[in-house]
Amino acid sequence: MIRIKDLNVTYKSQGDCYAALRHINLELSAGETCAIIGPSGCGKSTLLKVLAGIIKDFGGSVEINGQPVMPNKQKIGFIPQNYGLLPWKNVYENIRLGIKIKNKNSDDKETLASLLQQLGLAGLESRYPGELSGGQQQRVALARSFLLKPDLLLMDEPFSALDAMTREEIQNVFLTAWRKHSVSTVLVTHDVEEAVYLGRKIVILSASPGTVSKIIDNPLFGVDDIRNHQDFFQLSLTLRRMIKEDWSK
Ligand SMILES: Nc1ncnc2c1ncn2[C@@H]1O[C@H](COP(=O)(O)OP(=O)(O)OP(=O)(O)O)[C@@H](O)[C@H]1O
Repeated sequence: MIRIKDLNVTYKSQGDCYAALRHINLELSAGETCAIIGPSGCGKSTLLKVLAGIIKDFGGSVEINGQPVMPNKQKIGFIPQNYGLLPWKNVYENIRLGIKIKNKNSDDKETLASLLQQLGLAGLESRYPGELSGGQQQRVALARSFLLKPDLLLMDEPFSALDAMTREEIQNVFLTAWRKHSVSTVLVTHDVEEAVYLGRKIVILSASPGTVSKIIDNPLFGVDDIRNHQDFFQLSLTLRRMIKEDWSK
């Protein structure tokens, strides 16, 4: 369970204070997925960084399973916008980095091989990030997080660099992994359809400073083959209208 109570984040830059997030209240049950959607600069990445324990200076409280955020004790998988790969480590080493840091004895070679296959990375194991496309780097970052089987998975626009078909495939890889391990997940996206497909809860943030304008319980989450159903198009359309109305305020 994730509980965010009256979260406020202010950045200080060159003597000025800048409000990034205001009065954020949000609860996620264990194993739930939550898609965050909001205009550019409204504080989505800031929210993920608070949950990841990277930003520690904030007002209000943030708890993961009743405890404050403690990245050393909790297994938190974080895929930042720049993928967070180490340029001097190859694909194989980058993928194993998370489990290496968290649990030196764990070496799940079978899962790793299957992830390489599912994410279309087989054959690229010895390449370095600088020798990969943006989409390939993004898939390496996903493989690292999926292999870690975190208690909380945070993804900042995780599928943005992928072409439409690969994006759908990798979204399904995510859902399959999620069904198996029920990892609590918060993902930031600019894509309404992605929010409807992957978010059990959909949170719409207002323009900067970000506040929660709407929380939608998504009845279509997890329904088989939902992308081809009329209900999916209808909900996406409704959401798009809500967002347009909200962001034009
Ligand atoms: N380290 C920082 N110091 C000062 N201001 C910052 C810092 N990081 C972010 N900001 C500002 O805080 C606001 C929120 O930034 P954030 O990156 O969280 O937005 P976002 O919603 O993720 O944006 P985008 O959709 O464009 O990625 C922005 O106005 C940004 O300029």
